[in-house]
Amino acid sequence: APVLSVPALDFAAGENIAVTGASGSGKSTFVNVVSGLEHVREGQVDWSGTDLARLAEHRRDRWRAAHVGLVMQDFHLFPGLSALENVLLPARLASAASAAVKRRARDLLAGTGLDRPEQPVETMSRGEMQRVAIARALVRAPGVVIADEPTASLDADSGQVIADLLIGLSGAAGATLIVVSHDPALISRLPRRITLDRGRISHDSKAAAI
Ligand SMILES: Nc1ncnc2c1ncn2[C@@H]1O[C@H](COP(=O)(O)OP(=O)(O)OP(=O)(O)O)[C@@H](O)[C@H]1O
Repeated sequence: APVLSVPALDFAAGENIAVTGASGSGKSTFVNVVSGLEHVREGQVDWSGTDLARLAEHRRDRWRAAHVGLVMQDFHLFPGLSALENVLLPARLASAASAAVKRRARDLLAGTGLDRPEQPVETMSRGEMQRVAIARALVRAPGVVIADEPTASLDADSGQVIADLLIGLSGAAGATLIVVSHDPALISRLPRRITLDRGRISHDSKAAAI
């Protein structure tokens, strides 16, 4: 059986979605497929007319860098670089660190409540590291923000800050927000909930409401 089998699924622009499911249900595969990290064997992954299934890997990578902000459980920050440098690094690698992006990086960091953009990330708390990761995810104003267990390694207070920032900053940017999570406090704040079970969608609150 395929790891993931989804006959049809649509997201509205700007929608906020929680994806839940037991360990091994396919959540990571789902994240990898919708973000273009992993290729689908059959079907389409269509984002506003761009079908990721038809793009070669290097074009998928370029598309993802421009259109998807990723926030992972373990932050994926670069030690030795400051908060600001971490926020700007992916844009720099894509030759997209314009003056506007640099301004936006500072504004986003300030918006997360971090007041020392020059602080090396390895000296930060886990909650602060995740704020940097959120600022980085949003710096190129992506159409979609995808977070994989963004609060899993944080205490409840930090988790709430991260939920506020993810939802608030994605909403302000008009981005669609997809969050894979087991965290009831975070899930309860996302209006649409999708449950995966053995690679299939076993529940979709939107479909259920129709
Ligand atoms: N490339 C692959 N080839 C074969 N099996 C795979 C592959 N990728 C994932 N799987 C299997 O598919 C199932 C779903 O994996 P996936 O990592 O998406 O689950 P998950 O819901 O994210 O789990 P967890 O919450 O434990 O991380 C697992 O049983 C996994 O072993």
